[in-house]
Amino acid sequence: MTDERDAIRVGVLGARGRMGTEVCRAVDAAEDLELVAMIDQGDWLFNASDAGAEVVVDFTNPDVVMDNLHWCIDQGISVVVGTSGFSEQRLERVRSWLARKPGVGVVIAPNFGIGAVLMMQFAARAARYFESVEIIEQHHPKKLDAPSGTAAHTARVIAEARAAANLGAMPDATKDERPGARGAEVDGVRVHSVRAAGLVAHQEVLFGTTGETLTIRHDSYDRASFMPGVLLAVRAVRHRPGLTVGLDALID
Ligand SMILES: NC(=O)C1=CN([C@@H]2O[C@H](COP(=O)(O)OP(=O)(O)OC[C@H]3O[C@@H](n4cnc5c(N)ncnc54)[C@H](OP(=O)(O)O)[C@@H]3O)[C@@H](O)[C@H]2O)C=CC1
Ligand SMILES: O=C(O)C1=N[C@H](C(=O)O)C[C@H](O)C1
Repeated sequence: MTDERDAIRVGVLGARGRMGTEVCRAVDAAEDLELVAMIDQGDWLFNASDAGAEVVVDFTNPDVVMDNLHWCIDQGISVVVGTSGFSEQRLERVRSWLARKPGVGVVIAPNFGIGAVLMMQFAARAARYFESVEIIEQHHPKKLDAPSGTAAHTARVIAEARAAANLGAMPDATKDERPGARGAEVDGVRVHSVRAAGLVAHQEVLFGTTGETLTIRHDSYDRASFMPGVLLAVRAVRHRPGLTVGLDALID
């Protein structure tokens, strides 16, 4: 049994949200973790530092996550971030804040589902072999942002793999297009966002070349699917100073 004094003290931001509620439950159930602060809209961030949080988990929204992160890093608190909306410019800002706090770790993961991490890895591996690729992401209708962070990250790793393989533009003769019909272009990859009641979080990556297609699909049917990844990051983040993007380095 873990002595209470050895348990990692964890605060959760967005604690009353869909993910936050699940994270609080998972942290509470883990013997080696202690839930010391549950913070949501309108609550004081200092509740986390006053409670002695060593790690803060953020599942809020893209409009507020940067301020939360900046505050935690300033306080010397390591952070696990699931909130979406991280562009390369945002990641660079986080790196610059961390440069002034060398002991602090931040893990930002576009998706904590182990299957989703593998889907992105498989997509990156397949990318060099196919002329065409498009991403179809499907989510619950309460999601605030489109395309999803997972789709944006997948597009980024596919674009990197295509560039490394010297693949040119994808074939597409479309001349006459209603706005949005061909999806959003993210790093040169078309992303189609579906929102429908009953969905949780789903993504297909559709590759095509002469005479064949390859579809890589991942489905999260329940937010419990994200919890092993979140807890893995909570346990690891204090031992990984600086910024870690994605769970890849942690699951290996
Ligand atoms: N990386 C991953 O694996 C996953 C990432 N996500 C991402 O996590 C984020 C949250 O998703 P979800 O839980 O569905 O969203 P919810 O809207 O259910 O939860 C967000 C919560 O944060 C609260 N909140 C808003 N502003 C603040 C603030 N400044 N401080 C503290 N709390 C605040 C909200 O309050 P109010 O409602 O009053 O605004 C709400 O309770 C999204 O960006 C989503 O894309 C989701 C699932 C998995
Ligand atoms: O809002 C969600 O629900 C999810 N958000 C993340 C994203 O934007 O990719 C992760 C997962 O898809 C669920």
